[in-house]
Amino acid sequence: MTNAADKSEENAIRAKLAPIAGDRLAGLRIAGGTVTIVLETGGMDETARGALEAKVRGALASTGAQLRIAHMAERAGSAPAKGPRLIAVGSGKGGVGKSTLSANLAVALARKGRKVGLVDADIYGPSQPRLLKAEDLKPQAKDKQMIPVTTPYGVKLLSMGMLVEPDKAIAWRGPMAAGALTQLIEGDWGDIDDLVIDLPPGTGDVQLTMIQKFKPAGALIVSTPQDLALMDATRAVRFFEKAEVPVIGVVENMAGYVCPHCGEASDPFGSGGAEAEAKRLGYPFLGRIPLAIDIRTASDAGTPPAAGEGPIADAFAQLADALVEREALA
Ligand SMILES: Nc1ncnc2c1ncn2[C@@H]1O[C@H](COP(=O)(O)OP(=O)(O)OP(=O)(O)O)[C@@H](O)[C@H]1O
Repeated sequence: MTNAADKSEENAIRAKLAPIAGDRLAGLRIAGGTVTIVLETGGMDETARGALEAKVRGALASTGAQLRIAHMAERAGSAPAKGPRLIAVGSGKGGVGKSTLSANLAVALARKGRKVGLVDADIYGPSQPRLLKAEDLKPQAKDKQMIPVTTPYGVKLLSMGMLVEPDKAIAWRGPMAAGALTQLIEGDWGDIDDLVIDLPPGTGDVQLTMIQKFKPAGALIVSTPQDLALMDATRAVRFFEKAEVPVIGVVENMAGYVCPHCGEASDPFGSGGAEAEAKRLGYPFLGRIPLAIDIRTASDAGTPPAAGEGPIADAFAQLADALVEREALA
């Protein structure tokens, strides 16, 4: 086929697609009998994307051409309404306190006057409803869009745990979890400044889908001081770098144990490891949260320490300051 023939075929296809795809048709290429179409589907949910693709296929069925359809999501609308900044909280592995940190960070940000939402994307153990005393709150839906619950700490919340029983969620395959996560992030968050996302631990499909689709303004990496956790944290840093999500910095959790009886501080997992690692990787070290029995008991009781007073609340407040001050994210 000549170029002129390609051009006229391209024009014919564009004319057919104009009433269906409008400005969502982001690219069209014809080569060797294959027509490649790029659809800009940012801000659309899974069903709407599927319906658009089906219409495009239907409109071109009579051409007999082989079709390849790709979706991309660059439109600003792919972020929640009015575009709060998305802060992803990640870790290379589970159990390092990522959920505890996300909850307390969200509360600390709210105490600074920010309007904050929190997405509990941890399919393997959605714990935010418990951490933020929201277990009895059920989200409503409006036109299939979920309306977050407002926790007693002023933080709005949507959790995977509100969509499915935790023991069932664990059997979800990647695409199902990614679809559910999209539903949470695209909830009706209203006018918020920050949307903190408590990611599932690790660097797998769900995390990848989420960051490719929503391009968070930044990622916070949580690590314990142990070598193994640090290796995993390094992997998480590399993962976000590859996805071009700016790494805001590294937070060390469970750093230094304060004995509840005598007040003596010790370092069961070593000390300063995360700070050294952050430095080595060239990212800010954002602070240290001690290993304290009070954090666990308060968290289990749904009273996040960041909502109280004292050195632990101060540590979370400092972390919130670092995020508020970070101009690049504003
Ligand atoms: N600084 C801390 N001091 C004491 N206990 C802590 C601290 N941080 C977290 N914990 C406790 O450690 C346990 C694991 O924390 P959390 O659920 O936040 O980790 P996680 O990284 O989100 O885990 P997962 O990703 O596997 O769900 C919880 O019981 C929590 O209360």
